[in-house]
Amino acid sequence: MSAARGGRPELPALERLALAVAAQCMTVPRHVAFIMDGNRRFAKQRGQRGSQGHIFGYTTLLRVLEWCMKLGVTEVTVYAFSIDNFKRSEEEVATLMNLAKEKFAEFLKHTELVMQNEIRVNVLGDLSLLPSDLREAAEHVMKRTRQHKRLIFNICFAYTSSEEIARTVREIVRDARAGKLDKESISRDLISSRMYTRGSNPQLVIRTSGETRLSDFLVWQAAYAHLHFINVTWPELNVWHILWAFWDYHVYGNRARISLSQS
Ligand SMILES: CC(C)=CCC/C(C)=C/CC/C(C)=C/COP(=O)(O)OP(=O)(O)O
Repeated sequence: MSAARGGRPELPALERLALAVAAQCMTVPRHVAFIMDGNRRFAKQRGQRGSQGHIFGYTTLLRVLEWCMKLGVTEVTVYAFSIDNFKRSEEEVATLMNLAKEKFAEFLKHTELVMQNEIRVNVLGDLSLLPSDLREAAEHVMKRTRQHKRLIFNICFAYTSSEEIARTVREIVRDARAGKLDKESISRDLISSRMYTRGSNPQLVIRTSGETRLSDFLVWQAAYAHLHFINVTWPELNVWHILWAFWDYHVYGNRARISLSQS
């Protein structure tokens, strides 16, 4: 453990080496998205409350960001709280809201991953659904990290893809009615640029816990993404799972991209 790293342990030498070799030898996706699934199952299997799983899940998230940076990824998007998650128990919703509020503030300490690595944090979703203190914390972290360039870190919170698409359509119709844009100019690129992700699509989407669905996450943006499913819960994810996912993308995702660019 190191105080300079905010208590985060150094990456073991073998992991550092494997990541460095992979970064040199593989076609690395620029933008990777994660569905961090299986937190509650992980906690319950260990006799703990399901909501405790999200605390373990947060530790995995920090590791994943470090691995991605070492691999040369420049944008990471995670599904942290869907609009449907508001239907979960009061205790679980409160745990996730408090965790997010605490971590958004912690991100801004100089020993933390975000500040040390110049990570730009975006919180994407319908922020009007959040309690005002969390919304303010989200807006503050976005403002304070806006100039950071090394990694874009999108946290989808109070997010679903269908809400994002509906919101985008509403905005476009409003602008067309107000004469701010010509109906004929409504194209795939224009719609993409109006999404929360502002035209950036992931090349690789990784979901843990064995489920093989998108669950209303980046449905528009993942149209051509390579999908990789891992049969362990999110807190159990390790660097070797990630390297395997990147290898899968290198071999199969890459092939899809080549055939797309030829068509
Ligand atoms: C500050 C910040 C960005 C925190 C993120 C913390 C984190 C990892 C959130 C994920 C929350 C979530 C609903 C996971 C899905 O697993 P699940 O609860 O559906 O698990 P299950 O499939 O076992 O029920």
